[in-house]
This record gives sequence, C-alpha cells and structure tokens, in this order.
Amino acid sequence: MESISVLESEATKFFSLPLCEKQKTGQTQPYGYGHKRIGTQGDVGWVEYLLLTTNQDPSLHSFQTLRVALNNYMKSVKKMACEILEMMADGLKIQPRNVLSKLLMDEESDSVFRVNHYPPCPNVQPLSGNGNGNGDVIGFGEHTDPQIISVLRSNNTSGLQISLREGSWISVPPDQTSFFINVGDSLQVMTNGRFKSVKHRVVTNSVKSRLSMIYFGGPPLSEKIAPLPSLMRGDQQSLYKEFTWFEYKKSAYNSRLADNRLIHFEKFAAS
Ligand SMILES: C=C1C[C@]23C[C@@]1(O)CC[C@H]2[C@@]12CC[C@H](O)[C@@](C)(C(=O)O1)[C@H]2[C@@H]3C(=O)O
Ligand SMILES: O=C(O)CCC(=O)C(=O)O
Ligand SMILES: [Fe+2]
Repeated sequence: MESISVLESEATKFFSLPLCEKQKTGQTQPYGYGHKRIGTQGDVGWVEYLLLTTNQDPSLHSFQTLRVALNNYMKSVKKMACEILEMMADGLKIQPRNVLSKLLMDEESDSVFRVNHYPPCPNVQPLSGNGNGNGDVIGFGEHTDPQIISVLRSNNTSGLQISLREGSWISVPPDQTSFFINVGDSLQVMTNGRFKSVKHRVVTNSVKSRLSMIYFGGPPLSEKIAPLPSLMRGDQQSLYKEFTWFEYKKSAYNSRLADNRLIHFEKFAAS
C-alpha cells in the first residue's frame, strides 16, 4: 500500500519539525497537535500526536502532502472498519449486516483519527507515577477506547500492550503489514457485553521511535447506545442504562484515562 508509506513518511517529517511549526495545524482544541498532555484531566505521556475529526477535511494547510495522504488513508480505513463490523454482524448472526457499519457511514458519524509519535525515551523516572514498576516509561496510559471500533496501524517499533483479565500486560508484536482491531466501549454495550473493550497502553522504547495511526469509528452524537434488539434472546435484559453517544462521550472526556468509564452506565454495578 503505497499511500501508507507516503503517509508514514509525511507524518515522520511533520513530527521532526520545530514545535512552533507543528502548532500551525489550524485546528482548535481538542484537535490539532498535542504533546505530553492527553485529554483535559491531567494525564501525561511520552507522546506527541495529531488528533483530527474525520468528517471534515483536516485544515493542515501548511502541510498539503500530509493532508492529502491523511484524507486518502482515512477513507480506506473507514471502509475497512465497516467491512470488519459487517463480518462481526455475520458472526453474531444479526441482520441487517450493516446494523453497526451504518453508524460509521452516517454523515454525522463522530469518528476521530489520531497519529501518535513516541520518540525514543531514555529510561528516566516514570512520568507521574504511572509506570509499570519495571522502569518503563508510559507513552500512553492504560485505557479503553470509548467509540465502537478502533483500527490501529504502527511502524515496526513495539510498545502497545493489552491487559489480560488477571491484570498482567502482554505486548502486541509490532507488524507494519497488519492492523490491530480494538473493540470500543460502545460496541461492548451494543453487544450487551459479548465483545469486550480491552484495556491497552503504550510503553516507550529507549532506542526506537514508534509511530501509530488509529481510526476511532464512532456513531452520530444523537445515537442511542444500547444492546442491539436482534441480539437479545428471550427475556434477556440489558446490562446497561440507556444513553446516547453524546452523553457517553461527555462523561468519557471528563474522565481520566485509566478510569472505568462504563461503570457509571452499568445497571447492576456493585456499589
Ligand atoms: C483522558 C482522556 C483522553 C481521551 C479522552 C479522555 O478523557 C478519556 C478517553 C481518551 C481517548 C482514548 C481513545 C482516543 O485516543 C481518544 C481520542 C478518545 O476518543 O478517547 C482519547 C481522548 C483524547 O485524547 O482526548
Ligand atoms: O499509539 C498506540 O499504539 C495506541 C494509542 C491508543 O491506544 C490511543 O490513541 O487510543
Ligand atoms: Fe486506545
């Protein structure tokens, strides 16, 4: 895929510019260029990034080649995310098969795209005590993704880890020819817990830099996030209270990265 290598080299060029140049993305908070700070609640990581909405052309006027490469990639990755959601619907034996993908195809779909750059990090003190106790420095702290589905691609530098049920972390081997698919909190709710949003994080590498690009497919803001009726058998009950994506997103964006965001929306949460 030639377009991916163009995007990767343009993104690498972008991140190697002086800070004052990188800040000229023409995007307003929370979008555009950011570094170290993640979200608004005080989370920090050894990372710099570009955060963009997918339903408008990323302004990035001073970075035309990057902008074109991003636009092309965003279109292709959205198509791939829709195909994956359709295969998931087939696997769940639910009809119509576009019941999930249509939310990403909607003109109002609230999807975001992120390019993360983790420069090599000499093993200094873990940032804000978020380290894993092994001297690793956290690039992106543990969290689940709030949307429906995330499609991640990275260069050949390791760093991504997922949390297993008993709390240990395992590395996702980096592979620039593969995509890493993550179930988001919203898909967990829409499948009434059959698919789980898995906690993940990124630890830095002391020698190599990591570049990752993630498409976060989200529904329109007004969409009700609830178990799909065709999945509910007999008198099965929803594990979650009713809410819209707007309500969930608002609550998620007011939380810290590591927080359990779904707990406030569970019907039977232990008190
Ligand atoms: C600390 C935060 C950053 C985040 C918004 C939040 O309050 C909690 C969820 C975070 C996350 C994780 C997945 C995506 O990278 C992201 C863009 C998203 O939609 O939710 C980030 C948010 C962010 O970086 O602003
Ligand atoms: O950069 C990565 O590899 C993962 C980052 C991530 O999980 C996120 O941006 O939500
Ligand atoms: Fe994530």
